[in-house]
Amino acid sequence: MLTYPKYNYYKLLLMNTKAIVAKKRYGQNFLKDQSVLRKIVEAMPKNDHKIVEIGPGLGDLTKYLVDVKSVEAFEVDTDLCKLLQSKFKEEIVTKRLHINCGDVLKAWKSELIDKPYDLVANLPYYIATNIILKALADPMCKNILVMVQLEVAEKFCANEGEKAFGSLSVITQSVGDARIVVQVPPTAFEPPPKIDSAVFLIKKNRDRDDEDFEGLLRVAFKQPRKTLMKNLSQTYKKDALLEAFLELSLSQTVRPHQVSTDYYHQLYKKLI
Ligand SMILES: C[S@@+](CC[C@H](N)C(=O)[O-])C[C@H]1O[C@@H](n2cnc3c(N)ncnc32)[C@H](O)[C@@H]1O
Repeated sequence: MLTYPKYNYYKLLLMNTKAIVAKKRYGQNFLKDQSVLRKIVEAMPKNDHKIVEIGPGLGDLTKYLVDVKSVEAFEVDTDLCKLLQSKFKEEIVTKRLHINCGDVLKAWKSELIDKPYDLVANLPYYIATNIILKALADPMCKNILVMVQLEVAEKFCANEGEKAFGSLSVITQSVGDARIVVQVPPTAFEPPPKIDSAVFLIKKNRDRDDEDFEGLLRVAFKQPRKTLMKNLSQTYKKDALLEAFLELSLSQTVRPHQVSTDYYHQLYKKLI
């Protein structure tokens, strides 16, 4: 089994005779468990959208994806780009796969590509939350099926009243429905990460029209153990808050995780 290294590198992965170094700085934990790979493909929403894969790595998931859809891939590691270009020669020629070599965050304007797409990926964990938030805000992204660390997946999928319920859950519920597809142990990867992971699916089915809703959520969840009233009163006028809470029959002692997404939207409309 491959293990974490002393340096900035994992142990070498030998691809034929060419040595590929797995780089920790790019969050490279390669998913090797075929049953998990198959579960990801089975959970893909049935539609004619393109697939965007961020971080194809050694191409294990890509191999499954190009069998069912055409794929637009973004990979930052130039060594892996070269490897993928040689491994998927035929798919590239027949236009089932296009590889963009570079940092996906630099390529991402408000839309990542100009066609409707589903994001399917085993994400680099160090930027996973940032990528998912961008995908949630991208009007061309229709569904998100990604592997991240379990704790992060739980935050995106939590319901009101649950411990993990926070601004990520509210932002997600504002545009769609989320569920965990499968929990994945470290042994499914090479090298194994230190934490458990999970694949989750967000089906986007609603549009957002509230520009600074995230601003309200940042304030609302700033100190999760304090009351919602206390958090919001750091930014909003007390009179306006008292009136809004009264109109919505919200208790002044309610904590941020106990308030539903719908109430957050109603509060937002009353406070802007
Ligand atoms: C967790 S690995 C997943 C690899 C492969 N998909 C798999 O399942 O085995 C994350 C991948 O994302 C790539 N990556 C990291 N940062 C990136 C970035 N900013 N833009 C594009 N790809 C990135 C890494 O090089 C790596 O290939």
